Amino acid sequence: MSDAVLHLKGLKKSYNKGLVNEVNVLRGVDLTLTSGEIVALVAPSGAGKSTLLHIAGLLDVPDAGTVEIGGQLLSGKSDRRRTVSRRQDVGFIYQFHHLLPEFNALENIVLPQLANAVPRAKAEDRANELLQRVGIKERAAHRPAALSGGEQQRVAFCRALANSPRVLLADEPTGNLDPATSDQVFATLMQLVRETGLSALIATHNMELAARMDRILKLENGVLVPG
Ligand SMILES: Nc1ncnc2c1ncn2[C@@H]1O[C@H](COP(=O)(O)OP(=O)(O)OP(=O)(O)O)[C@@H](O)[C@H]1O
Repeated sequence: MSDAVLHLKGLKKSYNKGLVNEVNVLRGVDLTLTSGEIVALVAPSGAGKSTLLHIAGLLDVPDAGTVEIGGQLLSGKSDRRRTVSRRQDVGFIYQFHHLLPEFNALENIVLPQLANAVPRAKAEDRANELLQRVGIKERAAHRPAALSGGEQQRVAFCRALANSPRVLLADEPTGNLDPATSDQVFATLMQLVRETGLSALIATHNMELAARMDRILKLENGVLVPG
């Protein structure tokens, strides 16, 4: 498909291979994420959601199958090549913000850009613009500990999008928030993703949130099925 941004084909992954406790987590996962598409990934705990997100985001390698981002075949490439691609093309959001505690909100969004050789002034402009878009520009100089849970996640969204990735991968991005905050913060995330035209795969247990995405895929018995 010509506008495929993320293309996963025949992904397989097992742990403890050859041992009595071998577990075949992915048994042939196929997924094509097209430009601007937002897909919900729904999976019971332990079904392999993190394993799938880590392989799709080039943090882990499959036992079999391929990962293409933007038409580039990246599975099987060197660690260095995959790291470069991950930094440029993939944004991650986790359930817990994982912001660096000793840096303020702005710096947490600037740092991944410096790692990509973006000049500091440009990186700061981008960070301020993103903070403005998620509605917390006035919190730029606050460290994570001085932010609310919802604000921390908004900063984490900005950090994930700082390098204008092609693909956003999120693992329960509002799972750590109370229902009302989760709802607001999720709306902010959806708006941000839509405005940037990103393609996103967002894991959630929350079927109400899943229903707000373009389509739902369930990870069942190691394969993806329409939800
Ligand atoms: N490094 C590993 N070694 C052995 N088994 C593993 C390893 N990583 C994951 N597993 C097992 O693989 C299965 C899938 O794990 P994974 O973390 O992908 O699930 P998950 O769907 O993300 O779960 P949760 O929603 O609870 O985080 C689980 O049974 C887990 O115990």
